Amino acid sequence: MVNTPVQVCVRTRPTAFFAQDVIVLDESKKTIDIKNKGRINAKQNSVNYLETKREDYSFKFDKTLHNVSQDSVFNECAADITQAFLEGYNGTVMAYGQTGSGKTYTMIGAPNNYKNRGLIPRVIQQVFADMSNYPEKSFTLRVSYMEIYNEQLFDLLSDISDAQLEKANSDNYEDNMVIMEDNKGNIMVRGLKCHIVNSEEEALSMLFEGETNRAICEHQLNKASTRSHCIFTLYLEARSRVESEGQVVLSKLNLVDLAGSERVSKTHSSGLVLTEAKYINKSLSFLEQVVIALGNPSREHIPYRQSKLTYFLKDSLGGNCKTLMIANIWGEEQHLEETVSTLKFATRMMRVSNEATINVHMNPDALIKKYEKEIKELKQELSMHDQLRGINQANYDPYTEEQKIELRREIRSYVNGEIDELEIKNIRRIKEIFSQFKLMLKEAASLSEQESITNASTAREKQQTAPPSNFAGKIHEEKIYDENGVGEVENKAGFGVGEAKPNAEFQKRTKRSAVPVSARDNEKSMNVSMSQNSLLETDRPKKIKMSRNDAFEEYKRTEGKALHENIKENSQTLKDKKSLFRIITQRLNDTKAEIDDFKSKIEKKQIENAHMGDDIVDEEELRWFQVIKEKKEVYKQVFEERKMLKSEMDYIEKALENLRQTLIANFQTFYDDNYQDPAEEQKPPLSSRSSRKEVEEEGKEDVLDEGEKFEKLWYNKLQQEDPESLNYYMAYKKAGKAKKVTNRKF
Ligand SMILES: Nc1ncnc2c1ncn2[C@@H]1O[C@H](COP(=O)(O)OP(=O)(O)OP(=O)(O)O)[C@@H](O)[C@H]1O
Repeated sequence: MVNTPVQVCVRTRPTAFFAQDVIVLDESKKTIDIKNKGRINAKQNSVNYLETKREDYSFKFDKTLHNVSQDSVFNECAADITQAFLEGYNGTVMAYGQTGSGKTYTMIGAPNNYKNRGLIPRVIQQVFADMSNYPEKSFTLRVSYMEIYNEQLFDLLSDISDAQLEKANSDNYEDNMVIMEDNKGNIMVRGLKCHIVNSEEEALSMLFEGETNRAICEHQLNKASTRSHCIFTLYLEARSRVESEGQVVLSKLNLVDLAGSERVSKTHSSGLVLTEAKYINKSLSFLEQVVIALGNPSREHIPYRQSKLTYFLKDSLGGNCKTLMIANIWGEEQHLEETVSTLKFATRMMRVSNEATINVHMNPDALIKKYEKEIKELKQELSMHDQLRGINQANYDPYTEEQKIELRREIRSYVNGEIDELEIKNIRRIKEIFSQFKLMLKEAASLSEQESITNASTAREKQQTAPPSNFAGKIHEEKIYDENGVGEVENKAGFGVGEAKPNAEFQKRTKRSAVPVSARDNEKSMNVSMSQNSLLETDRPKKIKMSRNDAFEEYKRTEGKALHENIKENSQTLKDKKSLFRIITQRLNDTKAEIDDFKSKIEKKQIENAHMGDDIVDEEELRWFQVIKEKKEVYKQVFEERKMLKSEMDYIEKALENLRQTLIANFQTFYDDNYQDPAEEQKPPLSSRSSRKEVEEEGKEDVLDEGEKFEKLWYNKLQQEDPESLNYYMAYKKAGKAKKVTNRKF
């Protein structure tokens, strides 16, 4: 773990009116001095001048870049972070400063101008160039592009519908995306799409597409880019091609163009612009609060959750990340106040320290392989031990299907009293007996339940879907095996055990039974002629068509019931705790109000006494002091109680999130095993789709029209003169074309 303070570089926007007498930059010393005192008298009447704070200031930063090229900004500031990102460190580069100071220019650059492209295109270019320097690694790169506007999150790389935009304009807008934190403190955004990019051109296309969407949204929402925070993120997954240890190195690089930091009063905003400015001011002032709190070692609580921006930047500020802030200033005299404010904020930012570490994770597939190998070796060792100790026939492999069927037959005989006991040979057998018992119980319970539900259904339905009416409790009568005794055709084993709920296993069976009997008979007779293994294979229940939503409801009633109940219980507990939390907070506020009340009484009394020349504390005052003391004690206790409750709530919230994720993951497996999405069937098979595309592509003859000829010429020229810029221009062109073709609705 490396302790890395946030790096801060100051960049000036070039201007012919640079206030050189007031702003003195020394690039070698990395300092900026604001010489204000000497000139203030001459500027007494200037509204824009630092009239309230007539002070000189001296600032020192990690770098000061005065009138430098885009190239230098990348090399001086962002190249290291890009390199670290490839090595597995998280990184964040953010541009901060007043409107017009050059934040967007720094991050994105001048549009359609390769030479003046900003940091993001340069980072992308560098990442792809450097990846090829690591032939021993395989990389997967993803990108996302998100905008935070008026505390709402927008995915700039997905289609945003009119309805969404309408909602975004209204008060009851709800984000589809949620900023979340995992148990290691990594921040992620649920609902934000991450797109795999395989080339520099693809990644640049994403950036340009996002930029176009940003402009369209801007127009539709009547907002200015200056009022939103935009975050382009690269996510890298690196695996070793040579070592099979299963390690995956994951890193992300946030490239942030923050909203303008000018003050509301200065912009003279009103209406929507004022609302936006307030949101920005709020989120930037929350950002400032976070930065101040991080700079104070005695502060325990850092108020990250106050705004979406600060929550999103949680792991970039005070977390596992290498962070760089570029403070953009516009060094004209009229912007001096904003310049000083930006430089002050930038200085505070330098006090923030992060702890960056390479993010190594284990690849589950490789881990499984490793464990499988270990298990195999342990089994071999165990059987050697058994042989040495004279224990024969010990087998540690899982039961085969045939062995399971045989065991079931034995269990059934045992339950029906045909044999007195089940032979216990080894742990493996005990375990399998239990597992078969469990299965049989479950099946029987489902059947019993289903029987009571379907009592009123038609006789024909009964014949097809329900087992014989005397089925319950008579295991020996079930027809699990075909005449030849091979293969478990339909898992009908079971006995009546009262009121258990139907489960997925049963659903599979009843739906399958809806296949006409003759068809099933045919199936059966075909199976009999096959080998045992293939018979078992082909006779597995077919997947049922059911929508995900319905299947999820079903899952919550059956297999996922315990988990679902657990979530419900925890949610209820959380709800209760939240109401208690509100009550306690109220109590805390009341106590605080009472203390304040007594304090102001004392103050009043002291003022009165002072007027009368009396500075002796009277009895009443003493009593009030006593009350304040007691109230403070109460306040302290309630405060502690509230704090504990809060941490309990946080814990439950985290646990709930884990439970929800487990529920979803388990459901996914359940769904994949048992169901098929009806909607998927309607899609043409992938192979036919791709072949159609191929045919279409083939159909295009190599005959160029005038426009295409020009493009080809242009392409060839670029390739000869500046080949490195090709990806940039191709992506830019494509983004423009895509917009025209898709005629997207915003
Ligand atoms: N270093 C620079 N060199 C040349 N032009 C620049 C530079 N910095 C800014 N500009 C120009 O200044 C103008 C404003 O810059 P830009 O839009 O990047 O500001 P901003 O801080 O992002 O403003 P906002 O907060 O409104 O988004 C643009 O026309 C941009 O091209």
